[in-house]
Amino acid sequence: MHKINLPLGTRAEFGERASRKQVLVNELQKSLEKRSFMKVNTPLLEYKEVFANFDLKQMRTYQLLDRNNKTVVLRPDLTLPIARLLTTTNIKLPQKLYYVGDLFKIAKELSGRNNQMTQAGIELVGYSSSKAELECLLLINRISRKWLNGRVKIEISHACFAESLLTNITASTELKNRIKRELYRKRIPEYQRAIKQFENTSIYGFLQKWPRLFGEVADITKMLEGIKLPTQAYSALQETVKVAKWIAKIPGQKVIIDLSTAPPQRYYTGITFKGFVDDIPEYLFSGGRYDQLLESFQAQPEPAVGMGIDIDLLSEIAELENKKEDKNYLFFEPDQTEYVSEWLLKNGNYELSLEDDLETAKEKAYEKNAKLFKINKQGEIENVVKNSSN
Ligand SMILES: N[C@@H](Cc1c[nH]c[nH+]1)C(=O)O
Repeated sequence: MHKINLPLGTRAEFGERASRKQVLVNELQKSLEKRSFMKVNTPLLEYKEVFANFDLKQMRTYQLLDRNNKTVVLRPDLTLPIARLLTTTNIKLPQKLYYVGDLFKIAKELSGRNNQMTQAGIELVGYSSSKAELECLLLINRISRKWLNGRVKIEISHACFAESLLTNITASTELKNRIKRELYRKRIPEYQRAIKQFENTSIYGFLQKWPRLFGEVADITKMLEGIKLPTQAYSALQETVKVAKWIAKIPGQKVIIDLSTAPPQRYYTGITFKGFVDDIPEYLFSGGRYDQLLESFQAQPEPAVGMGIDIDLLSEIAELENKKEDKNYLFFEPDQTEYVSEWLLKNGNYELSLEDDLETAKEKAYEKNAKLFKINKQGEIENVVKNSSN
């Protein structure tokens, strides 16, 4: 028979990879449930319009036609479907939500990336206080301490900083976009050319430093000493500094501010953040405030903050406790099912031995370092001691 391979960019998961993922997801869910987060599942398929404003960053969506020839897509993001859901149901707000699920983005060929990814995340909808940002950042810190030896570095930024600053100095959308583009790509000579026309204005000192506006709170404050920023950009900066200072108070938590980076998504309207580990270029965590998103689905605007967690990456690098539990095998005869069913119901740590005969069961148990039990004629459980001669 000829073998059929998987489509490009997909993979099957089994054994250790699959079970590590499951352990992480279980633990995360447990801790979120305890803190009254409400689980949300949305379908894998949505109408294309849901993602109209989603920045796919040179990737594409899988598109299909439904029965009425309407285009549906495999979701490339989980926040937009949740926003859609909130505007079409009467879930009471404020609400703390969480999700775990797969998303799909077609990466460039030969990029080596998977097109299907598992993401967990939280959405705090209806909360205007910066405490909602803190809730996300504290979760990042907990995950970092629990599974990553505290190695996660948090980068904080503000989605409105660049736009509000540039709006203050030029009315040209084209010029604003050009400056942002070169700044975000760190193409310094091109950036210098783009800002040249502001050479004789008071903002020029700032514009020159902008690509380097990246560092710890103290570095940023120092770099900006004596610089006067337009009011809105200044308040975005103040907010970023405020949140970064709160996070820096957590012992061992590294925080940097980056005001020269692009917001991770178009829907963010306030503080944004990412979490990285060591030199891995992909981020593990990404999120921020998105106060206008519900409005874009024809509902009231609602203050909201959320973040996503890359479960594939997390499960690759997490240091999970190796819980070595004692293995107990239960040997039985098929006509003893009444005892077997009782026993298994009450004793979660017994595994059925599926060997045909007791001798093979003993060997198997020995091989796996497990204790072997059997059910005797009276329906009682007894330990099978391996013959010393074997
Ligand atoms: N959906 C975002 C993460 C997020 C969740 N909530 C808000 N933001 C992402 O994929 O990057």
